[in-house]
Amino acid sequence: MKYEGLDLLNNHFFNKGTAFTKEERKENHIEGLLPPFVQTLDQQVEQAYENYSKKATFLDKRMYLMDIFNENVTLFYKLFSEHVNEFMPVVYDPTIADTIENYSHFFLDPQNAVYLSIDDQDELEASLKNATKGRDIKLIVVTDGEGILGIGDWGVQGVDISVGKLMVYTAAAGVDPKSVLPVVLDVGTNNKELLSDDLYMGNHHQRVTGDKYYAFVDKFVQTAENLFPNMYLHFEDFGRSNAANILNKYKDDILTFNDDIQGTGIITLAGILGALNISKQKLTDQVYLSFGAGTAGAGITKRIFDAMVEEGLSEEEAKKHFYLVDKQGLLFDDTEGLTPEQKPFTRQRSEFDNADELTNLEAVVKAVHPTILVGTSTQPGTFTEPIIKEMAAHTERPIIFPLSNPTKLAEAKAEDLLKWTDGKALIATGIPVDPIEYNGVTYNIGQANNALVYPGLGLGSLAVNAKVLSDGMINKAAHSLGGIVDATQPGAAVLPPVSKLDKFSITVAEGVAQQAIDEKLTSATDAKKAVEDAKWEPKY
Ligand SMILES: NC(=O)c1ccc[n+]([C@@H]2O[C@H](COP(=O)([O-])OP(=O)(O)OC[C@H]3O[C@@H](n4cnc5c(N)ncnc54)[C@H](O)[C@@H]3O)[C@@H](O)[C@H]2O)c1
Ligand SMILES: O=C(O)C[C@H](O)C(=O)O
Ligand SMILES: [Mn+2]
Repeated sequence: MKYEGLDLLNNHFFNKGTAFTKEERKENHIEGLLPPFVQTLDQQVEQAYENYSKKATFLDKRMYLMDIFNENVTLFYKLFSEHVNEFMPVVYDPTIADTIENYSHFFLDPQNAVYLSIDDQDELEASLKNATKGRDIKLIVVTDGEGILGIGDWGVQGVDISVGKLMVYTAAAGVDPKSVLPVVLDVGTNNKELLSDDLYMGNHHQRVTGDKYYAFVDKFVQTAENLFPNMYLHFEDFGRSNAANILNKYKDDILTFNDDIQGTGIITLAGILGALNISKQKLTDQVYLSFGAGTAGAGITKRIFDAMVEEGLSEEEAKKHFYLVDKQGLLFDDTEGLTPEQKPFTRQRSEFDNADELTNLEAVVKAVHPTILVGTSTQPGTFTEPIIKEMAAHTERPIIFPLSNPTKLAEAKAEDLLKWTDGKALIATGIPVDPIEYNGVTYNIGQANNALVYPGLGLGSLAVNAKVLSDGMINKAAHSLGGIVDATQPGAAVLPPVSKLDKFSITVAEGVAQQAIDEKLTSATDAKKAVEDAKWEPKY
């Protein structure tokens, strides 16, 4: 499609702003609509960064960046790519949590998102077409807003997680921003604060559940698949009772990915492998404790379990290495309210003399002596000093990952974990943490956030047009992050730094693409070339 005049200046995919040359201004009938001096993209970046730096808070900085995105996508991504480390916490988690909580009050621009209402299902197809006119959509991030990070149900306001995740896909892996679509399924909300807010922009009713809900999700999936064949469909922040059901329903037929289950599983396995590389221990010798065994917790557990089986343990042997703790305490086979994903990893009461006392994390840590403790509980401060000291008393290098997001929900602060273990803990957090000085050593803290892997995984799968996302491709992604950190350095991080996100996303993409080729899930033959060809770059 060819745009000119104000239509061109108002189209953020094609707008170059002050970088339109004299000839382009004439040709497109925008002469006189911009100041005469023609800027380069680098000058625009310099100017925008200067303004960005003057904003006082992360929220102000994010809003400023969103204005740039809304005006000029190329400039936004060039700027982002030059300041990845600095911008990640502003564009994405944790600042995105504030914009989601206040979406209806801050509302500025839909940012290319499509809002699909369960009350207007006859408009669904037209809405998808309206949102994408003339664009070839390859990648959708969809949420229903029920389980946003650890902050719960934010209804239609959850759309910002779809917007933010897609921005990271492009900044990290170079997915073409014209080929992506953020989607929110508005099925209502159970958030009382939103329901009683006149300015709330979503459907003012309780969530629709059960068959009606699943039929709506299916209508969306089938319509999107029809309109955009071979797209990569990324599900984000669905509620605990739906996330795994939806993934299981579609994963064998279409190119589908659940970030909270699979993405988090990959990055946590990668972090654990990085930690074991530092401690020189074996995965199959570890005792794993999942605290908060919901969507992410159970997804991670399954991934670590699969890795133990790949390393030679029988399924029966591998299961003995896992303990799940949720609201009920240690999960036993007779515990009420188990989810299907928890059931394979429950224990028997007969294994313990004091089974009835194992109702809290501290008692369980005392009883099972975990060597790995992963928190996805949404409960801040629950990795307390006595618990961590008890854990450290029974293992040389405790692996401790407080992964709950955003910052205010983390199970512990990295600094405290180092202090309580005298620098022995091998740590990764869900949100970025600055390096920590402790006893003369600088500790770099890895960020176990799925953002470190989902961009590469998506680009790799799309580059070769893979039929489905296989376990092999997922496993390959987890093993692609090794070897980047120098494990011999004191205070080395368990994962590579976010500052290298763009580089290692390509490593992940190439590995995943190669795996798809090896598994005959594509007709492509050259993984490296396919990834190179698929990669978009911000330039005029
Ligand atoms: N770092 C990452 O990449 C990443 C990825 C996904 C999720 N997360 C974080 O993990 C957290 C959980 O997300 P989710 O999607 O799995 O949510 P979820 O609701 O599916 O799971 C949370 C689980 O914690 C349990 N829980 C609640 N209170 C508890 C308590 N007091 N003690 C023990 N367990 C308790 C819940 O019963 C539930 O099973 C969120 O904070 C999210 O931000 C991080
Ligand atoms: O969004 C994030 O920062 C990671 C993860 O998907 C989450 O739900 O917390
Ligand atoms: Mn998520």
